[in-house]
Order: sequence, then structure tokens, then C-alpha cells
Amino acid sequence: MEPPPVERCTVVVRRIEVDTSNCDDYNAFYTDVHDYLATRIDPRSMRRLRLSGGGATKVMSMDRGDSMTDLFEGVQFRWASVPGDGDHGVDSLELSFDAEHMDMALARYVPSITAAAEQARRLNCALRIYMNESTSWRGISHHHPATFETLAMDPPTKQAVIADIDRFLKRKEYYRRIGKAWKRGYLLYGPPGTGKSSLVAAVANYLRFNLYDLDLAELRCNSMLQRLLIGMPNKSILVIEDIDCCFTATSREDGKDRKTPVLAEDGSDDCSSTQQNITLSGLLNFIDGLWSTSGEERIIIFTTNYKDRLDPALLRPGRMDMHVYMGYCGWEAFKTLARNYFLVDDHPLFQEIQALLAKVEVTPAEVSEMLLRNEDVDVAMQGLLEFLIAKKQGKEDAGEA
Ligand SMILES: Nc1ncnc2c1ncn2[C@@H]1O[C@H](COP(=O)(O)OP(=O)(O)OP(=O)(O)O)[C@@H](O)[C@H]1O
Repeated sequence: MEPPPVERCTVVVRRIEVDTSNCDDYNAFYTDVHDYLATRIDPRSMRRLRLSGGGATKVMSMDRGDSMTDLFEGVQFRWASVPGDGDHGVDSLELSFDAEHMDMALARYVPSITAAAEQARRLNCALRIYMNESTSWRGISHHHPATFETLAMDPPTKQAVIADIDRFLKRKEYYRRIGKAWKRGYLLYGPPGTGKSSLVAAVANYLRFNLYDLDLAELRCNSMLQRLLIGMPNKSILVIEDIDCCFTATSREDGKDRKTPVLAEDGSDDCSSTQQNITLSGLLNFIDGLWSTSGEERIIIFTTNYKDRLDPALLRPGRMDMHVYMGYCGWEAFKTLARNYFLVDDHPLFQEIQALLAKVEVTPAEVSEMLLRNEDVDVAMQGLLEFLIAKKQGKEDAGEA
């Protein structure tokens, strides 16, 4: 006797034709499925393939009437591209699977599609860096080449930062369960030219998050600050550089006793009525309060050359989750730079350079500059060696004086 046919379920994801100038979100899930399937399609298994997109980016999709199989947690999901009826019918993507998997499909497969589509879009999308002009953000393309591979820093610290970011990304449910906002704060400190800005760029490139570089000098009061922060989307990085220079002792004191102002209902600049300076407490309160609950998956990075000048409020445990010291160029950091600039792992002058790096305080920026001076590795290494010897001599002379 033949086994009874397996019951199948079908989920229809229809492309809705609407006036997109008003409501461009209607097709969000259709777009998610479309973008997700583009990452899953196996061109060798397709009879017909649709290619779209421009420039170097080509997107693969099923042609109308075609179908493909996607495997998720060992279950086969069949997708079909179904053309609409007649002239006005709209296309749909139809998902079919064995009925016993309905719960799993809705609880896990469907959300995984949205997450994967977002990830794919982020990877394909050029990053942007936004800067504030008064209370609005202005974005330009962000092409900073720094990555964790090219970043010259102490290897255990680098690994700790990467591990922290990876853990943060995986912990959405964890943050929800413990009732904490899904955000992470990093304080980067160290002398000028040690790579704090480069690390910010490396984090942005690693996460594929846009940067929001906040210039507090552009703002007159806390409510302007709040408006800007509220305008930041999820999956973004807020950066405030040289945080030690942003607040005067007076503004800190002022802020301690003041209630954080609220936005005027009409969104207007209410600085004049409240006369509020930007205060560190205003910034921290807002980041920990409303901003945390109005978005998620956000990173905050403060940088400073002088950690000892920072307000203790910022250094309090729990404020910035990780303090990262960017130091002078050590041996391991130098090897990264030598690899970046000359693709070399060894050189006859390495031993002398290593010995000098242990005695001289030189920043990765200074080393980079020396290595950039000549395309010939021997000439560049010799130049660096002489630079280090001169620095060491200068230090000794200063010590004797
Ligand atoms: N750790 C590093 N790894 C690789 N390159 C570096 C590093 N530090 C500095 N550089 C080089 O020096 C340039 C300046 O460094 P960067 O602006 O990142 O330093 P910084 O610590 O942010 O300095 P500042 O405190 O003055 O803003 C970089 O563009 C890069 O070329």
C-alpha cells in the first residue's frame, strides 16, 4: 500500500503595488525574501536565471515561473516565483513545505530570512559616515581602508576587541532577557597617532555599520543633542572623539543638578527657553535612557588622548563596557605595518628595529610615515632604523640634561 501523501503548506509573499512615495515599507518582506534568495540561489541548478543590478553588483533571482529549494535546519523549503494574473496581477513568491514544519517555518525560518537579507544588503552597501550640522546628519561615503588585519596593535588586545564585538552581536536574546539595552560602549585611549580613529574605522568595516561622528561643538543644548541621537538608526556607531575636550568643568557641574530637557513637541530648538549647555551627564543619561530603549544593536565609541582627564562619571564601571588602550608601536604592531606596506614578514634590519622599539616610544603613525617614504623596502627600513636611533639619542640627551 502506498504511504499517504504528505500534507503541504504554502505561504504566499505577495509584492504589493502601492504608492511607494508614501509607504515604502509594504514590500519589506517581499524584498527581504528576494534579497535572501539571491544569496541562496545555485545558478547550476537553475534552468533560467534572472540577472539584475548595475556596475559590479549583479543580483541573481528566479525568473517568473521558476522554483528553487532552500535547506534550513535540515528541512527543505521550496520557493516558486509566481507571475500575477493578467495585466494588473502582481507577482508573488510562494513558499511550500511539509505541514509538520509550520511552527518552525514561522518561528525560525522566516525571521532568519529577514536577518540574512539585512546582512546581505549591508555587505553590498557602501558604508557612510555621517557628521552633524547643527541638528541634522549629513552623510558621505566612508572608504577608510582600516581593518582588523591592517590595524597595528597588541595582538591580545585586538583579539579581545574582536571577541567582544562578536559576543555582542550574538547576544540579542540575552540582552532582552536581562532587560538591558542592546548596545555596547568602548572607550579608546592612548597618545595621538596610535590608531584610535583607525580602530573606529576597522570596527565599522567589520560590522558594516555606518558611523555617526558627533561634533558636540555644533550643538548648543542637550535637546539638540537628543534630537540628533534619536535620528540615528539601529546598527550604527556613534563616535565622539576627544571626549576629554568636549566638556568644561563648569558644564559638568551645571549638568549634575539639571533635569535633562525634553524635546519641544513641534521639534523646534528649545535651547533658548531652557538655556541648557551640553553636559556630560545629559549625554550619558540620554544614551543610557531613552536612546537605549528606542533602538538596538548600537555601538558607542569615545576616544581620548588623556584618560586621566576624563570625568569619573564616564569611567564608572558599567558606563563604557570596554576600555581599550592604544599604545606605542611594539614589535608585533610593527610586523603588521611591515606586512601592510611591503608584504614582508622578515628583513635583515628587523632585529635592530625590534631592539629599538623596546626602548623608544614611537607611534604607529610615525612608523607608518617612515615606511611610506620609500617604495623600496631596504631604503624604508633603513630610514626607520635611523629615525629610531635619532629618537633614542634624543631621549638619552633629554635624560642627561
Ligand atoms: N595602530 C595603527 N595601525 C595601523 N595604522 C596606524 C595605527 N595608528 C596610526 N596609524 C596610521 O596613522 C594614521 C593616523 O592614525 P589615527 O588617526 O588612527 O590615530 P589616532 O590615535 O586616532 O590619533 P589622534 O588621537 O591624533 O586622533 C592612520 O591613518 C594610519 O595610517
